[in-house]
Amino acid sequence: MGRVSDPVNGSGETVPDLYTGEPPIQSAHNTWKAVDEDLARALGRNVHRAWTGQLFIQTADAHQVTLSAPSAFVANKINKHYIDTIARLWAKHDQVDPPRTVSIVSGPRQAARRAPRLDGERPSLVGVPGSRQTGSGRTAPSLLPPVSDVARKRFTLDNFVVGPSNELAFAVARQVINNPVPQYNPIMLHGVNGMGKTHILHAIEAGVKDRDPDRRVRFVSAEDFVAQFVASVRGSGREGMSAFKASLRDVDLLIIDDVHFIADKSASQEELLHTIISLVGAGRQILIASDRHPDTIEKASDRLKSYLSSGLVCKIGPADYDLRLRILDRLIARRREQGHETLAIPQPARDHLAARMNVTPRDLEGAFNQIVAQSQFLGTPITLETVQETLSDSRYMTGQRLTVDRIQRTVCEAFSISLTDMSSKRRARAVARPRQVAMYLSKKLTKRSLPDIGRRFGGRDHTTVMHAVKRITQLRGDDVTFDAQIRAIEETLKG
Ligand SMILES: Nc1ncnc2c1ncn2[C@@H]1O[C@H](COP(=O)(O)OP(=O)(O)OP(=O)(O)O)[C@@H](O)[C@H]1O
Repeated sequence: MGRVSDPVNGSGETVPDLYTGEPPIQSAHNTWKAVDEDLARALGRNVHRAWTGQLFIQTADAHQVTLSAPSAFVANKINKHYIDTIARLWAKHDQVDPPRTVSIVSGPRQAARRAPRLDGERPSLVGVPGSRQTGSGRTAPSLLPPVSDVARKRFTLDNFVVGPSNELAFAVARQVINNPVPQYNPIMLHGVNGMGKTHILHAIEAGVKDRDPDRRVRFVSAEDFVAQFVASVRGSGREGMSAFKASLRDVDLLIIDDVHFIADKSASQEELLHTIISLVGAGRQILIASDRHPDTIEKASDRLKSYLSSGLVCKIGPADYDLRLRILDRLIARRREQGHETLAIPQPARDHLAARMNVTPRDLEGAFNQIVAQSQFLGTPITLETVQETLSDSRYMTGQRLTVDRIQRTVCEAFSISLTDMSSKRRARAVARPRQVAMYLSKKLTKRSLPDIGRRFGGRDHTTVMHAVKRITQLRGDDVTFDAQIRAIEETLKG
């Protein structure tokens, strides 16, 4: 396990996390403990011991955590190969909302001390949600339930705001909760990151358990599925494998999140396929989420794709302005319930937030947290001007996230082709036309030059991109149906 360093935040900051009420360094240690365990599973104990297991927490504040490696060599290796996994796991476990960003640096190891005890020597947390008074009169954070319980309480159907883009998913969730006999099986939920898939899945899990405690529910991320599968293949012989299979199949409802993660792992894919076949055959519900339509999960076998699409495929689309506004209202209400009763965001500031943050509910939440934190810590009111100032930070600017890659993925999803087709030499109309659409949109919606765009489509010449732009412009003028289709894609991209 990774070591813990001096529990004092490097910057001396002792501002508590808004969400957990814990000082940043303490919650960073708690999060790291869970991440560290997952890392060992995901990467294998040997790799973990050799690299990521050497990391220790150097500094942490409400927004960022710095992990330190004992040498530049180890830090480089981790930054090159394992940073994505660490960031993903950190986002999964962090009790701070939105999750803090993680960076890896190298530095001399500090004397490894234990994280501070929960019962004393803590900075004052007066007025922070989740804090409590100790017998000595000192304020200490409440003993929090494990993060998964926190998530479960938060990700309920009551907290899910419904609009045209997610009403089907919401209806499906209620149907699964209320009806133990599968109507559609498997159910596949897809939508780009941050749209609320995990929220719905947790809500279903909690809803089913509440309604019928005897219904056996298992929630597993695809990452854990792979880790447990690999461990059972490597480690514990036939018994281990049977236990693994039983843990997934002796259930009434199996929920698997982020299934695209499995795509390039052929043995895990095969196991997933058999799990689906077995559960569907036994009349048990299986619910799967992915960031893309099953047909566009690259490297997934045709058989797996066809099984994933064989029940109900349900998309969560981008939230429109009205939905974003209502999500914002829900966030404000939740904060007030958590004890921040004086929280006030004037309507023009709300409108501005909802109008500008047309990316995903997660981005909206991130901006909201940032604005509230700033106002709380600086003791200043939230106004249209402070919101405008925060949103002028490039991270929150609309359109900055419109990358060629995102355009390609969205177009692939719209036309049900694979991402590799975007750069392939295939000239069949079914592939060439979407490719031209993606080139056209890249030119129209990003600041990339024609040669640059061409390079991102399998090294094509700028004249090919020019031709695509002309062709699609012409087709939009000639064919209203095609024009409407492109407009819909643009709207998806702009939110
Ligand atoms: N309709 C909604 N109402 C309220 N909150 C929402 C809604 N949609 C998303 N959110 C919130 O946005 C955040 C991101 O949602 P979630 O993690 O479920 O996205 P996701 O689609 O699973 O993303 P990823 O693919 O990255 O895992 C969560 O905090 C969730 O509660």
